[in-house]
Amino acid sequence: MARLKLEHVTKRYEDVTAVDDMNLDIDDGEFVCLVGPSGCGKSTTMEMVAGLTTPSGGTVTIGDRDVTNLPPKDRGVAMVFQNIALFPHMDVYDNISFGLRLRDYPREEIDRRVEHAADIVQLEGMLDRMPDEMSGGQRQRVAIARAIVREPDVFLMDEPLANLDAKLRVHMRTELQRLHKELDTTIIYVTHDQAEAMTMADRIAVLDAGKLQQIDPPLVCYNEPANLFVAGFIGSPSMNFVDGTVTESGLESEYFDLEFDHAAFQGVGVGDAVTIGVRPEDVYPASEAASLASGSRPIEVITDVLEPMGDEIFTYLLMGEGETSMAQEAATNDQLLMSIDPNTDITEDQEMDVVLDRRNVHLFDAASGQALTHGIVSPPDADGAAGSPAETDD
Ligand SMILES: Nc1ncnc2c1ncn2[C@@H]1O[C@H](COP(=O)(O)OP(=O)(O)OP(=O)(O)O)[C@@H](O)[C@H]1O
Repeated sequence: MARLKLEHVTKRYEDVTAVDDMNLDIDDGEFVCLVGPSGCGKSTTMEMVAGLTTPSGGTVTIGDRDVTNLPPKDRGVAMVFQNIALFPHMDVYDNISFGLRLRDYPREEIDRRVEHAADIVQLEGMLDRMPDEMSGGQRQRVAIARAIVREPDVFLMDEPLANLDAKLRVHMRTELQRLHKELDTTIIYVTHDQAEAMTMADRIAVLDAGKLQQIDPPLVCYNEPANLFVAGFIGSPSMNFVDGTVTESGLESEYFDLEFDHAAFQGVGVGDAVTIGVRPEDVYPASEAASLASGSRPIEVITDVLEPMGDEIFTYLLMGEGETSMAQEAATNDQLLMSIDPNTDITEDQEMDVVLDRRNVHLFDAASGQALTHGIVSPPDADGAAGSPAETDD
């Protein structure tokens, strides 16, 4: 295992900058997930670490070695890809040991490593099976074992579970966490699956258009997104975003106001255009969360589409003359998405008042998209004491 550093790493392809001045400092034994929309540069980043693509600029360091110009085989990294390419005519033992045999490792050493790897991925007893006698999950474990026997300093995994069905993915997720714990090795893992990133990663690196937007533990990315991009990307369904303006008494938007002392936040001034961000689980029916309503006029809404999900109901709320938009799309200025308890008595086309949990209301600079604050405190209460965060009713 080893520390991995990318310093000012850039990759240009003619008119595309696939990776733009990337700085990453990944600790020994850390599990980092790279996430971001299609084409944001995740695979290119991995390829530059693996040595499959040469950076246009910057340096890649593994441990204390500058590997920027080393061939893949000398870097001490092993990759596991989405498309498992096992040799169909070889049994599991031969598949796992292929790379070692190619390098003429002594037989006893090969046996020792294969047994150890098979033990870790729980394939003992299956070493003489052929690939077509195994399930998709078992084949993926063979691919992982093939990486383990190389005893790499760094594992690179590019959507290794993408081709597996939903149930198997969840199972393999647990296996990978166990693997990480046992090997105590550095893992860089690309995924499109937020649940994978949230549950497995020590830190999530969020990329957009080749640029690193934020690298932080999963809950920090979720609760304290650095900017509008991260706020909209992390979390499903997405955060609600509403345009607003800072006023003397707080902020106003087309359909609601929130009172707060803007002087409490650096970089926020009267007249500033802001984007108000609030997650669906921080929107409550006013009747259920009376204490949250203090200091803010309830928002009058009409319920639109309801999506019962089993453990919650996603409820699309129209503010003012809001028009129905596609369900699951990020909410617009006229629409709020609320996630509520499945036992709540609610119907479509119902008029109701909702309130926001201001402790979890985010403000972003509308122009730059940078976060200004996460959570806005209550206004002074009747006694003039500084307000403390409101208590929820639940
Ligand atoms: N060999 C190449 N030649 C030209 N452009 C490339 C090449 N490889 C990647 N790109 C471009 O670089 C950008 C980043 O691609 P990359 O494959 O790293 O994205 P990604 O985040 O892994 O995407 P996905 O999630 O779809 O796999 C894209 O715009 C892509 O079209």
